[in-house]
Amino acid sequence: MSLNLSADQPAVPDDADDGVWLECIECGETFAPFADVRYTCDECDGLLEVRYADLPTFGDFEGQGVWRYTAALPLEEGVTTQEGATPLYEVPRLEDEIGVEALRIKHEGMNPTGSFKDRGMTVGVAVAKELGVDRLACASTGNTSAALAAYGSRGGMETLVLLPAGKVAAGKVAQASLHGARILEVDGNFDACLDIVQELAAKGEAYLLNSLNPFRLEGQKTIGLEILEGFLSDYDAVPDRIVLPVGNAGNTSALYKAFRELVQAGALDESEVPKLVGVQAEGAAPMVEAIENDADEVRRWDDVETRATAIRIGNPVNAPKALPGIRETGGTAISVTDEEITDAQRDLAGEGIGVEPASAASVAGLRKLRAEGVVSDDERVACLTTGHLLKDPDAAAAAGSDPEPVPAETNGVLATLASENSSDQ
Ligand SMILES: Cc1ncc(COP(=O)(O)O)c(C=O)c1O
Ligand SMILES: N[C@@H](CCOP(=O)(O)O)C(=O)O
Repeated sequence: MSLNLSADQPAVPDDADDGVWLECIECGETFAPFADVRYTCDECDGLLEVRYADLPTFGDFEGQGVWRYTAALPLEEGVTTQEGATPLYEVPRLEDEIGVEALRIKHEGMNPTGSFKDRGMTVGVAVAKELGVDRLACASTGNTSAALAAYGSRGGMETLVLLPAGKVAAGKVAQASLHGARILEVDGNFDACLDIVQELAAKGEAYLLNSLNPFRLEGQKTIGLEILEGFLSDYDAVPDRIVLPVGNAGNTSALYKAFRELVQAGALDESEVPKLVGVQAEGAAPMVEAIENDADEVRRWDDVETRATAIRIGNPVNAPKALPGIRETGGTAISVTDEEITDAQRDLAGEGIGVEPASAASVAGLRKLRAEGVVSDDERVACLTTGHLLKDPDAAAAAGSDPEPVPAETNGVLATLASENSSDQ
C-alpha cells in the first residue's frame, strides 16, 4: 500500500460498518471499525487508517468546530466541549519581517484545553464509548494527558496518564490532575512511557488514546480542513505551504490524510495540495534526519532534549504516515535551536499571540527556510501553533521580562518609570 496523493478510492470491504472501515497502510488488510479494540494491523503490525465509502467535498460541511466536518468523520457526534473553529490570525509584522506574500497563524492553543489534542479526543473518546471500554490511557509530554483527562471526565470514564518525570510543563500536569486523571510519573522519557502504555493496552488494561489510535487522527484532520476553508474564504486559494511542529507526527499524518481525501473526492486538485513542512527541535529531530537522509524509516533517538518539552520525542510513531505526507506534498523538514524557538515565541507574543515553546517552532522553521531561500517571497503560508502560552508558564516567564519592584507610592513609581528598564538591557 502506498499513501500517495493519486491513490484511487479503495473498494468497500465486507467488514465496513455504515461505509467506514479500518485499513492497514502496509498490507491493505481491512477490519470492522467498532467490533473489536485494535490499534495496529493483526497481520503485519502496520499502522491503521480509517477509510470511508463516501468522501465529502467542501459543500458537505455545515455548523462550526470539529463536528462541522461530520461528513469526514467516523461518527456523527462526539464527546464534546466545543473544540475547533480556532482563529487564523493575521500577523502583519512577522509577515513583513519573514518576507512572504501572506502569513497566517492557526492558533490551536485556543481550543478548550489549550491544544489541538481536543480535536482528536472528541472523536477518540466517543469511539471508546462505542467500543464499551471503561479505562482510557495515554503517554504524554503533557497536552495529550490534559485533553484525555478533560474529555474522559466529560464522558464519565476513568483516565490514566503516564508522564516523563520532571519533563512536563506545570499547566499541563495541573490540568490532568484537576480533571481527575490518575497520573503516573515514569522515570524515563516520553518514548519509554509510550512503550509501556502500548503494552498495557495490548494486555487489555486500558484503551490507548495516543495518536497511534487511528480514530484520534480523524479529529485532527479538521485542522487542515479549517485552514483550507479559511484561506479559500480570504484569498480564494488554499495555502502554498503549512508549517507545523513535529513530535509524534500525528498532525502531519492527519493533515496529509485530509488533503488526500479531498483529492480523492475531487474537491482539490493534486497540484494545489499545500506543501507540508515539519519542524523539530535540534535536540529531538529524528524526522528531520530521515528526510535529510532520504531514509525509508526513522531512527529512534534515545537521548532527546529541548526546552520545547511538548516535542521532546525521539521515536515518532506515526512516521510511516508522515514521511509520505512530507514527500508527496513536496514539503520538507527542518530543525531549529531552542534559542530560535524562544525568539519566535517572543515575536508571536509581540503580535498578541501567546503560544508555548513547541508551537513557536513552526514560525522559527519558516523563518529559517525563508532565509535559506527554500520558501519564496510569493508564497502564502500557514503556521500551526499547537498549544497555549499558559501551558508552560515557566518557559513564558523565562522568555519574558522580569517584574520591577516599586514602592507603594506614586512618586516612587514615577521615578522607576523615568529610569531605564534594567530587564531590557
Ligand atoms: C504543543 C505541541 N506541539 C506539537 C506537538 C507535536 O505534534 P505531533 O505529535 O502531532 O507531531 C505536540 C505533541 O506531540 C504538542 O503537544
Ligand atoms: N505532545 C504529545 C506527545 C504525545 O503525542 P500523541 O499525539 O501521540 O498523543 C503530548 O501532548 O503528550
